[in-house]
Amino acid sequence: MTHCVQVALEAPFHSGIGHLLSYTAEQPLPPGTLVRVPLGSREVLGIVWDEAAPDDAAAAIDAASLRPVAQVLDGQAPLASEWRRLMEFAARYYQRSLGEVALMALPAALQDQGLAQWHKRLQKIARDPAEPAAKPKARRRPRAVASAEPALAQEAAVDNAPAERVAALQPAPRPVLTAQQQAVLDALQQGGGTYLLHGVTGSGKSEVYLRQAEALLRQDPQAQVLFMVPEINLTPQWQQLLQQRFGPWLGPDCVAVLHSGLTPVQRLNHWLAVHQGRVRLVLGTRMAVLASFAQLRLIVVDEEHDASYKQQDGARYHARDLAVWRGKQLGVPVVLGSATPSLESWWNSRPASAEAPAGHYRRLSMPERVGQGQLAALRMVDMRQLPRETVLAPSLLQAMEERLVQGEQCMVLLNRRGYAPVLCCGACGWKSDCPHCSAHQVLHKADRSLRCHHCGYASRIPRHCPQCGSTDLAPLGRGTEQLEEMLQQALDAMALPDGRAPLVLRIDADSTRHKGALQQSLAQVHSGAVDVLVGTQMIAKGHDFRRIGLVAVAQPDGALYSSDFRAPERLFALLMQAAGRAGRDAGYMRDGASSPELWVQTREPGHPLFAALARHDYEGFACQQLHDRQQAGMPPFTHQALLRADARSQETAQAFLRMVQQQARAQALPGHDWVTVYPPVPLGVQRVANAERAQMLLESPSRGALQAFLQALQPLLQAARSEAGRGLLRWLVDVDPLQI
Ligand SMILES: Nc1ncnc2c1ncn2[C@@H]1O[C@H](COP(=O)(O)OP(=O)(O)OP(=O)(O)O)[C@@H](O)[C@H]1O
Ligand SMILES: [Zn+2]
Repeated sequence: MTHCVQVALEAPFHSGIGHLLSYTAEQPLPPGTLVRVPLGSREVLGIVWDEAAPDDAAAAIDAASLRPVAQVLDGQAPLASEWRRLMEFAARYYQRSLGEVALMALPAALQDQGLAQWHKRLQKIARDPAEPAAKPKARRRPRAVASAEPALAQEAAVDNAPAERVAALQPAPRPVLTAQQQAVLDALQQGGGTYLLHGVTGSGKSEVYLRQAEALLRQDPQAQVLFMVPEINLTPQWQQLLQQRFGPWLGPDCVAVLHSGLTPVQRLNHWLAVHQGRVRLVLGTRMAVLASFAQLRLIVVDEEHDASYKQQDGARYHARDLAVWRGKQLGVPVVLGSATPSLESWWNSRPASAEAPAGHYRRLSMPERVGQGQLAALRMVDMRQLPRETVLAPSLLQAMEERLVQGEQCMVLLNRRGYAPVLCCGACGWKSDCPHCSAHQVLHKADRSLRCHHCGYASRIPRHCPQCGSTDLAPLGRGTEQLEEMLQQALDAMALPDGRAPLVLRIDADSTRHKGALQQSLAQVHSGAVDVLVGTQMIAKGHDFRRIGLVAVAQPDGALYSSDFRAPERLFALLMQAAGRAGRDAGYMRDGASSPELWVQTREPGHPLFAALARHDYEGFACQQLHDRQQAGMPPFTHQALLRADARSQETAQAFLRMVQQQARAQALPGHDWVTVYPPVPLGVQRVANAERAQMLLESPSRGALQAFLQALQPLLQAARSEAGRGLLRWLVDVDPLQI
């Protein structure tokens, strides 16, 4: 008998195949089964989805006109209903097609797994279930097999470094919990729900997560725990922590990792290990929230405030928000942790007051550092008192030298990579503009290039001005490369107690591009080989550096003048996080008989943000910001979405948005009474890769109304697109945008 099945395939709304497609199958296929199906002349991966409602048009399709499913990737449990509901929610909420979101959530290597390959993979895992992520053996794979399956050759790299594997088997001593850690753990015993753990930097939030995870893993021998971190660069530290704590009990390969730094085959193996429930600890970046779990019992979102949890292209989902949704659906606890929570989470965890009922998250606090460690004292440098071209104030350099002599480390942050943001001609005023973007090409001295950070366009540094031929070319402004060079020069004359000059190391996206480079650099910092660490915000958060006594922020002022209403929140968090890297080891600081400091160079020393920072007063700052946001009718008191259009010309982009706006008004879309649509404006960086970009802000006090409006807008956008003609390149919707 022939059965009709609904299949989700990778297809964006824009392509017109937004919904499920019907196929026939020889046997009934449970929802969640992976299949390969014909699509046009190709064969693609799909997921059998739940029966459509009987009144759905799809159900009326004549089975004779349908094509059959080509292959069924059987042999393992189908993707669970819980996972399918999550995909449906994410697709609906972020205004994408179900197939696109569901297929994006699967490892890309699944796309080209034929049936034979698939069965071979499953057999291999079945033979060796002790190896959760099915790894090391690949190294000695016979040639014939390796060439039959070329992707597998990379598999060896999935292995943990041997030293880590050995370390994982040495039981790490568990610290005695502090009273506030114990109190938080007691509160977490209440079970399901969303918790906001507000703990100052160095208060030992990680230990709380570990204990909570351990308790759940011991209660339920099948339970799985998901740990999320905002950036790949935080995964090595966490992986080590988890392996040390749980390795002696659960084996050296007890942690699956899910992030974009894995090879396709590694990702597939780790994903399968999680899906099959073979691995009980899962560590990952935002994409991990979309994984399929056998028995998920706890989700930890560390540094929950971090903007990296928001995907910035395709389906623009927020991993923290999906984690909260998923936890709620499963009835399992979600712990959001931060020293500087997002204002959304802070508001959602408010206690009941005269003005508003309590939020639906429970707030838990850890106001003290472990071991009486002090928080960094703020030292402001008024840059108006110094010559304009000053990069680092002499008083700061001197303070750094004093620290270095005592064996402490220093960290200097500058949120701009490269050597200089622009190259200029002194004779004619030419600037290194990117030919494809409304931005400058950044000067990179290390590889002697000019590079656009928006489109990636790179060229060699010219010897002569391309406009007038003059050789009077000079960099303008400073980036981390130049700061590193200057600091090394300034400190070269100095001798440390052991006689050598201080070593300056830079960590940013450029210095860590090669595989393993970041881990190596971080190890150098932890071992004490590095004396001064220079970097972008990449190093400001989450790292448990032990010997840093002084942190300096070179140029924070840009954010004070930004038009983005979230800029102060981001700057405050960055400065608090940066300060949090100093003085983390009270014992170490006491030996040096000094207390940790955060130095900030600014031309606005009177700004209230710095006053709150000096008091370490997150609560005061948050309260003030929330008050301002409420007055101005901004999130979290309203809900926003951006509608963006990219076109050959700014005029086309804006005309498209205006047309949509007019039609939405004319048709009185659902929810329109509650939604304000602002006029289209160009983006801050207007042109990128030859596309002119414009956006339109949609705002509503009601999330439901905004969602209904966006839903109804989809067909209108499709229609308007065909009217807009060739000049329009694409449009996209960003729900709960973080950058406006
Ligand atoms: N109960 C404890 N006794 C002794 N040391 C502890 C205890 N709990 C945590 N620590 C140590 O304190 C240090 C800081 O803890 P942790 O890294 O968890 O801080 P955090 O709250 O996550 O800070 P941040 O927000 O800066 O990431 C770690 O080195 C950790 O090993
Ligand atoms: Zn460019």
